[in-house]
Amino acid sequence: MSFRALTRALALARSAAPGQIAAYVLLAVLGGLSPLAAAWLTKLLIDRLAAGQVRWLDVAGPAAALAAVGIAGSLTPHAVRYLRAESNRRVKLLATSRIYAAADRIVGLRPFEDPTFQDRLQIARTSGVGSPWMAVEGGLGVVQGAFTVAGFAGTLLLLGPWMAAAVLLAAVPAVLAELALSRRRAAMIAETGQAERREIFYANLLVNPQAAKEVRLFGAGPYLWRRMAAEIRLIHAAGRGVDRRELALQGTLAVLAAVVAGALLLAAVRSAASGTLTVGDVALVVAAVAAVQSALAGAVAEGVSVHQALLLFGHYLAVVDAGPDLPVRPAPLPARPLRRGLELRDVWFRYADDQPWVLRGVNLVLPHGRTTALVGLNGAGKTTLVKLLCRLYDPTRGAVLWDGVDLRDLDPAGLRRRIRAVFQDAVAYELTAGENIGLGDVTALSHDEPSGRALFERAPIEAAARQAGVHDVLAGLPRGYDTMLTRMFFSEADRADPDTGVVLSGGQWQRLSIARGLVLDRPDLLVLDEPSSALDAEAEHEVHARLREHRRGLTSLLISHRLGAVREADTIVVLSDGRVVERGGHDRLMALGGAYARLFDLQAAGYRPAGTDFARRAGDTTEDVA
Ligand SMILES: Nc1ncnc2c1ncn2[C@@H]1O[C@H](COP(=O)(O)OP(=O)(O)OP(=O)(O)O)[C@@H](O)[C@H]1O
Repeated sequence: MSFRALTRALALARSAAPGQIAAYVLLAVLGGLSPLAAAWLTKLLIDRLAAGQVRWLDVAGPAAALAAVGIAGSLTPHAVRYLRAESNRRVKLLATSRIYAAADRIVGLRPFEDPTFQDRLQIARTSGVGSPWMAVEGGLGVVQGAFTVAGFAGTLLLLGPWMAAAVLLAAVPAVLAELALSRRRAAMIAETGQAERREIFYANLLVNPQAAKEVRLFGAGPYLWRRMAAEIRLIHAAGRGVDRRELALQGTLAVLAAVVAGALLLAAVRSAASGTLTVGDVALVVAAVAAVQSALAGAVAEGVSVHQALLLFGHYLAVVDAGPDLPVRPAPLPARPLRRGLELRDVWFRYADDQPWVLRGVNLVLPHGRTTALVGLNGAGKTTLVKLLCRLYDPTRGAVLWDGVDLRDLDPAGLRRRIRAVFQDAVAYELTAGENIGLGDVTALSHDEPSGRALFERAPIEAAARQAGVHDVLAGLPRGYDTMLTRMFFSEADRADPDTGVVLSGGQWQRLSIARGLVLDRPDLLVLDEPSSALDAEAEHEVHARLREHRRGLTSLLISHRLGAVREADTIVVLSDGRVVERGGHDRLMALGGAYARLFDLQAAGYRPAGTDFARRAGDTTEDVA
């Protein structure tokens, strides 16, 4: 636990709920003082009443004050409970928003694929966000406990300094042991982070509607459930280990405390027998030792909870303070509208140092206003290349240039506003149809805060849906573009009629994701990665015809295994094993008779009647004709 973590936690709490926390602390202190005030007022009242010849005015004040203390004392716990809950809510909201804002600042994909980062994120968002409030509450508990200890230890000090020293010294091992335990508990939470994520993963698979059909058909439920139970057992075993240590340690410490209390009692009795202490002193020693020990134990427990909270808060800080995952210049250049084109210059890329090269010295130009098609076998590196173009990763060697400027010198957010992509694994958002398309241009989206209802600009969204050939389907849904594309959630408007949630077919979803890619009017670069893999033949033909029209004059990159769809591209680039092996127009590549021609003929053969031969082309080489 560092002092820095403590100050950061308290600062976060203060900025989330300054008024509530101030009121909470004030009431907690007043609540602590009220028994004392009541005792003093009672004494005053009794003294005045006992003095005889009592005037009403002399006793009215203390009596009214005593009544006020009583009323305040009965209200305070309720107000404290409310303030605690409200402050906790506000602090958690701020801490949680900061963590997701930090995650959103991550420029690339690498941290999201890093299990260590995911573990840290898991701890930060489950335990870390509660830490600031625990620091406030626990800190207050420590201070309260310290005052109680000081008060009773002072009493013991008057009776015999050695008594106070003995009680306080006996607490030292307890403090050290509890701190070690809390460190162990925090480490255990960190170590089981991955098991917790796996448990959630299996649990989701078991109830997720997407997985449900396979899980049922394959009878995979018991297997997944057993694996989930194994993860839970792993987490429990770790927790049990710490609990057992705690049991042994706290048992020993309890015995130690009892021995110290017993020894002090014997010593006090002995002193009383020899006349050094009075019988009343002995009673006071017994009460004071018990009070100091219990207040110390309470203060230590509070301190330890703060300690553990701050250890976990360290993970939170590591996430929110993380430096950029990809280097961004202090004053990045704005991404200007594309004029000449994009270029990959001798680009080498691998996902990690211990993994094989995915791209090996790729040189490629995507000229402005032209369509470039990228083809190649599974795993050739096509999607990886797209990720580099969008700067989701940086090349390991070489550079990607935007009109000659290295992407690393550009403002990443500005760059991405100029690029739109339809990914082959596009996300099906469990939102309304309008939002699903509008997410392609968030400026077209807003939402009504109290009702949570999504609002969007219809014109661009409907225009994009028309382009993707999905407008009629969406307009015909029960609530048109406001229909939720899920049966899992329903919108406010649908609350009374949950049946209005709709599940689209795979091809309809694909058209919708195409619409999402097209909603931004004229991006500088449009990437279409397998945009028609789920479409029927007629739809594919129609969508490609529309996309061809849409791409006219746009800089675009089209990736498709359906070679009929790419033949119209200005340039076709064949990627094989991370290298560009062929490039040129369809006719040129067919005449070359290389990899492209072989793949094209193979596909074409599938559409010919059985037995029909097709013209074999000379050679089957993968000669680079670039
Ligand atoms: N996030 C990742 N981490 C590690 N390796 C990856 C990652 N993504 C892809 N790869 C590997 O990189 C290689 C290229 O993958 P990529 O997805 O770019 O191929 P592709 O040409 O798009 O294939 P497909 O036609 O099947 O979509 C593959 O060997 C794949 O296993």
